[in-house]
Amino acid sequence: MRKPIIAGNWKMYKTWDEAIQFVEEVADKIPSNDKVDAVICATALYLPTLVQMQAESDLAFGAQNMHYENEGAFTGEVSPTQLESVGVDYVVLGHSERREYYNETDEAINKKVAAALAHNIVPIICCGETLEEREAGTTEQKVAGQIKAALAGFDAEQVAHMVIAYEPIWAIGTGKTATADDANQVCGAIRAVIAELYSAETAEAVRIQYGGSVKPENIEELLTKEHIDGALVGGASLEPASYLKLLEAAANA
Ligand SMILES: O=C(CO)COP(=O)(O)O
Repeated sequence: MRKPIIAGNWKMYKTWDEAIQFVEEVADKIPSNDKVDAVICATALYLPTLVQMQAESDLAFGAQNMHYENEGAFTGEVSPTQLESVGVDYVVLGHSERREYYNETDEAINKKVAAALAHNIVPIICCGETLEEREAGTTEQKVAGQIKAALAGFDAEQVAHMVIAYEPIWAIGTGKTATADDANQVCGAIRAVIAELYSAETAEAVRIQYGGSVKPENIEELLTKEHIDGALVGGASLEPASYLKLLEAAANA
């Protein structure tokens, strides 16, 4: 069985004091990482301190984006070398907000995945369709294209350790969740793409999260589904109580 992974994506929320208070509040309540991988993806600005604060705990941290070059004249960017040097374990890549507002392309995401692996950072690779694409019936085609592009050039062993997040764009921050069955169907289609590109074993190993208005009220049902191995959570990861409920649901799934 695949270990569930719950990743909070704080996006551009929380002041420094709020971030510290959150981590202090959840610190001794994180379920064991035998049962669930608990991750918080915070602004890069806070990551070194948060990582140090939690060095002994089962709470891991991720960045929300990074450049694919190790260093260089890229004003305002954060590199994989820098993230690795402060002990960051995960990075969210290709989030729909980055694709939409910062023109992130499939090619750039593919380079970022390579950079993450080269620095021992687990990539959480996001994909998902717009409402128009869903209504036009092209969801699986869109998501398959994004996944094939992101994974181009990697071998089965590398892919088996990646995390994929299926986030339908129309469900992000809207309160509209895909039904658990619809989410499972697309996560299953992603797994089928990986089986076709690599092998059935690789597809069985890779963890696929659902994201989009995940809350304590709907997490349990989502996690009963065969192909859903966790969640990438925005709004409901901002409050300690709701984040902990998500972790508990995953630890008991
Ligand atoms: O974009 C998301 C996580 O990356 C989902 O955000 P919400 O959980 O706020 O819908």
